[in-house]
Amino acid sequence: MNRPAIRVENLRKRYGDTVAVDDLSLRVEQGEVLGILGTNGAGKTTTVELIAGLRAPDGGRVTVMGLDPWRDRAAVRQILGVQLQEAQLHDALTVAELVDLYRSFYPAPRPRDELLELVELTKQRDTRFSRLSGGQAQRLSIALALAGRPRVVILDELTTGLDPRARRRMWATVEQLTEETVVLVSHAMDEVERLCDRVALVRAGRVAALGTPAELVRTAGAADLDEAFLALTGERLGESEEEEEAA
Ligand SMILES: Nc1ncnc2c1ncn2[C@@H]1O[C@H](COP(=O)(O)OP(=O)(O)OP(=O)(O)O)[C@@H](O)[C@H]1O
Repeated sequence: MNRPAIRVENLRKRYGDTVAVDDLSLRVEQGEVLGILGTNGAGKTTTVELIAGLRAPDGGRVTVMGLDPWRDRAAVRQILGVQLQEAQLHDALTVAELVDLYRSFYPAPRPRDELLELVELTKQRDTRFSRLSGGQAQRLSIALALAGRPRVVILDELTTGLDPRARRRMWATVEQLTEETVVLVSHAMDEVERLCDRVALVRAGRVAALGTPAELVRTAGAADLDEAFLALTGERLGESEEEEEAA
């Protein structure tokens, strides 16, 4: 079997008294799209930040294509592209300028026109970042994550807050990433069902179950992935803490 693209073993991270990631283990095979699905606060973002080398773990181990993302940060940055929630970008720069800025970080970047076409922003090339719609800004953040031809791409909550049409366009963009290994953080069941080969159900900083959507449904003896999530994690997806508080 090929070396996995990402190996996470017994990973731990806490913030003060809050345990965000608690003994989390998983493997992502090369070329697959792995979904990380969980309710608010389950530890998804912390997990991908640890995989990306943006934080140091308190315990356990992560490798990305055999490299340690914290110790070998410079090398990992060359093979990993990250799109994080609510990227902060310079408002006054245009789409083309931002794409060129990110391309300048890499020795053999993807051509600018190819990136713009991939995320359907060719017409917005001269539009300033501050004037983009939510969906356009999200698509730009994917283009920036792909600028260096990464072999591994992390996409965090890429469609949260978008309208149905913008979500479908975003999915079409992700479906074009056939060469790359993709980790997709989500709390939307329809999204992971459509895009992911396998899904890790994360609860309280641990992987509660991992498999293809069909395997998870079968294991849980459920009718669909929504029901499987409830059976395997004891939580209902889509009910955020805020929604529960409001109810
Ligand atoms: N920088 C931080 N400082 C303190 N606590 C944090 C920090 N980041 C996250 N946490 C806490 O760690 C836990 C896991 O958060 P994390 O953002 O990883 O979860 P998540 O599954 O990505 O949630 P969401 O879907 O809301 O983004 C939560 O209890 C959160 O409040």
